[in-house]
Amino acid sequence: MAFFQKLKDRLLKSSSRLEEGLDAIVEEGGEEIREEAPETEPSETTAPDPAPEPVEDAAPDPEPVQKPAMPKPALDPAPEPRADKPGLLQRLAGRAGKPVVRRALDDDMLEQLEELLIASDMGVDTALRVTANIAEGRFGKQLSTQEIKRLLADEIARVMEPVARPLPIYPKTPQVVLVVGVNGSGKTTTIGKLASQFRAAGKSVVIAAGDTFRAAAVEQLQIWGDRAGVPVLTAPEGSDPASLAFDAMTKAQAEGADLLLIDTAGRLQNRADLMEELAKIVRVIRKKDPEAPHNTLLVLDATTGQNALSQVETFQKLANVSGLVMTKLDGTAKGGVLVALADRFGLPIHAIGVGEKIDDLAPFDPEEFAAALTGLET
Ligand SMILES: Nc1nc2c(ncn2[C@@H]2O[C@H](COP(=O)(O)OP(=O)(O)OP(=O)(O)O)[C@@H](O)[C@H]2O)c(=O)[nH]1
Repeated sequence: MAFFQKLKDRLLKSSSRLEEGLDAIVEEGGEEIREEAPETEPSETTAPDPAPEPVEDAAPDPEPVQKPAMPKPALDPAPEPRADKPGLLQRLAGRAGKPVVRRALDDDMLEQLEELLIASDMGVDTALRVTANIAEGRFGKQLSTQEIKRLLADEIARVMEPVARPLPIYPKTPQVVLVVGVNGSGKTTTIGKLASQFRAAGKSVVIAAGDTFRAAAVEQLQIWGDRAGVPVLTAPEGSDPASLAFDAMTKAQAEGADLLLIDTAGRLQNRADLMEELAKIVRVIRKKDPEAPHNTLLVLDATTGQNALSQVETFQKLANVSGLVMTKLDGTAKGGVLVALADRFGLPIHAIGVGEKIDDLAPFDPEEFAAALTGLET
């Protein structure tokens, strides 16, 4: 669970934004209820209700029904012991049970929830779908922040589960992985991290520095190659990347390498050129292996938020994207975009980057991600 803690710590900006928002929503229309039992069990936290009112839309819901707290008369001579608000002195003296704020789920609350999710870069469609699923069968129920976090985390994990797929490793070698993405998205860093992990798993790896137009990009890749203990093939500045890819393919085959990772340029300013460049790389490596590239990884920067969605659309037109890596999830408040991506494109998310160090790349785990994003204590 060490990585989970790291992810949680680093996703702090995303989760704290969601967490603060959820707290505010529940507190705004909620009521403080003193509870003896753990708040994760809603059925035990309800004030005793001598005359329960049937909850209209609760029939299809197999979960225990959470009844709305009964409105209390302003001057109640015999207050119910568990639903009253403890006074400050009482609380300071520690005589009161743990107060938990609960709010009945209604249209206003759902609208606020939708807005919060949209603000966390989940996108309008996904936010509406997630909140609709949360609301189903729970209208009128009294929910605490912790319960909403749990419901939200479960929904997010459900959306993400089908896309959480590690990079597949095939028996036929060399497996060619073409890495695409806009400049600065984290391609070089991700290639370095992947190379290091494959090496650690006993695979032999070759890297091709296919962004031949930028000397700095090639230097960076060489540094990462050194760190990972993996050879990096380079070509003179401005030379044809397809020719370098061909040489790298020849070397990888001759050396019996397990994997060939090909970096590419990310200049979206001239899409026609970039498309032609990527197409040429693919044509050339297919002369050596008609099935290559076996994976086309699109690297996306989480800090770009909703822009990541249009990058997927663009790169799907430029190359046959087979999976995603989302970088820079540490230190962004836009982690929700991953949910929108999963919901909209259904492309596998192979890994996530949560830092600049070589081991800061992890397989994508939907439940851990959902818990970290919502700030749910597990
Ligand atoms: N915090 C954080 N920074 C990252 C992560 N991945 C990459 N970076 C940083 O993002 C910056 C750009 O990363 P690169 O790997 O150079 O990106 P690139 O797509 O290869 O960019 P070009 O070389 O310009 O094409 C670097 O400063 C990296 O250290 C991550 O997961 N978290």
